[in-house]
Amino acid sequence: MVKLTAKILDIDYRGVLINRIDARKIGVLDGDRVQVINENTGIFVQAFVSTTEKLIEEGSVGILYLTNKKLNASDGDPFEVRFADRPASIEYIRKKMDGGKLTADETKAIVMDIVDDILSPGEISAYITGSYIQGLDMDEVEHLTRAMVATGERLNFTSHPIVDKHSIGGVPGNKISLLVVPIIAAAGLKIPKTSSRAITGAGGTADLMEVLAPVTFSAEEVQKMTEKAGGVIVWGGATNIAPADDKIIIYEYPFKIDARGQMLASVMAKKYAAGADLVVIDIPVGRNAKVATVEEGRKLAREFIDLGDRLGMKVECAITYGESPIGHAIGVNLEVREALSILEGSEIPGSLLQKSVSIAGIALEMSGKAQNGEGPMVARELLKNGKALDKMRQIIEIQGGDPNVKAADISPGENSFNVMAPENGYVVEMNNKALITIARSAGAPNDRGAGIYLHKKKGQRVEKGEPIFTIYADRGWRLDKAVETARQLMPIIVEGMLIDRVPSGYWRPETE
Ligand SMILES: O=P(O)(O)OC[C@H]1O[C@H](OP(=O)(O)O)[C@H](O)[C@@H]1O
Ligand SMILES: O=c1cc[nH]c(=O)[nH]1
Repeated sequence: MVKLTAKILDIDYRGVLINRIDARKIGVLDGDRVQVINENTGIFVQAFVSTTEKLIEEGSVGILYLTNKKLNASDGDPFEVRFADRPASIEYIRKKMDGGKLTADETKAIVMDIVDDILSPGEISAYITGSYIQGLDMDEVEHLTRAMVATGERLNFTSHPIVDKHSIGGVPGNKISLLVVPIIAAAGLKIPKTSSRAITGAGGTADLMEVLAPVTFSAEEVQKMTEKAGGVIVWGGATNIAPADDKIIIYEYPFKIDARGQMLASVMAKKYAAGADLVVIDIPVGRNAKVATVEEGRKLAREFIDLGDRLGMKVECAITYGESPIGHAIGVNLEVREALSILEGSEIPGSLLQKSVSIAGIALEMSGKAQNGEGPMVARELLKNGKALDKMRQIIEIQGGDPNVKAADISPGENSFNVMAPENGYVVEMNNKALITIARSAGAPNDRGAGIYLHKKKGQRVEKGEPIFTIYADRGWRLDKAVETARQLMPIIVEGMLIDRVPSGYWRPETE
């Protein structure tokens, strides 16, 4: 153990920086863990060590911004720094990697260490990979869900029912929450909607809503805003509602994976912690979606319902068409513009309108706001009479955005490229995964203007030379990259089109 003086570093990451001489005295190398204890306040955390010769002088400890969020220390505070052992959760992660079944206590230890930043990115990735490959059974999924809820805050509404919806994602252009939430709230129900950012896609609901208003709130603020406006659309990662969720998702994002057990827990932990009684889950099914067949979709639906039963929530699942994108727009600004246009009264695109009223309709029927079979009609009426738009404006305003924003105010990126039909024919194939890869190449979801606008959908006729889709990007070099990706992936196939030409290679015509 050594005594060091704090130097707060404005680096948006976790850990501590220690001079190599002090590191030797403590007995740690780069990547080891130390316990750092603020002698003024008694607050302590575990942190990863990086060593330096010059950046931090002997006698000081550099504390990175995210680690200091917990310590709340100031420059000059006296610290005790000592070697820390590897946490037991690493052994449990190893157990999962070897195919073992995790108990409730083991799962809780892993989740606590994720939340407290005790596990490194590599260790969290190992946990995700182990669960992805070995799977979690329903008991393990329940343990994970409960642990994710127990390590954060919960909303506690005095009046019920609390309604919620969630999509498992995996289908591009799935901006329906921007419609479903205001429809449900306009019916007089409460819906405290927390969403993730993109996981496998080109824009999650939290990314989309952020175009219209801030999405970063405390759990207490989420509850207060919901009580006033009937609904909110916020980023779960900022709320301290199931705080492990986002810390897991950031390691899934680069691989575009969503491990089944973690997905069930991620979705249901957010619903449970938000105090939901009635939940609708959207399960898009399609060859390039997260769930490939209707049969698999039904199996997942039964798991969501079972998990809901275990936690005391009534869950209904909608198996939805996930073979092609929802609507025409993929990517943050393009999707927000499309969703707002439906709230403003447009009936196009029909797939977006249809899906939104179907999902909202299930929630309205579950809560008794519509007779059985009439939910979609009631939802459509709330769109037609402008009540859903008014409610959305109220939600935007209460979250601190401009309630007068219109679809026409939101523009895609200024760099664009039209991909033309190579032949006359019908669009016979749309590859969701390829479309997402192209949109991400263009900069989505971080660059809000990046994305794809589909002029034609599956089954539609297209003439040679007509644009099938347009790629948008905020930066020129991103557009070039996305166009190159599109050339390689060919996400849309028109009937009769030449997909590839394979040269003969070695064969030569025989000559005399
Ligand atoms: O990026 P992929 O994996 O497609 O999906 C992730 C999206 O799906 C869910 O949508 P919602 O919150 O129900 O609207 C998540 O919250 C997230 O926004
Ligand atoms: O919120 C979500 C949605 C899909 N998958 C997840 O893991 N979490």
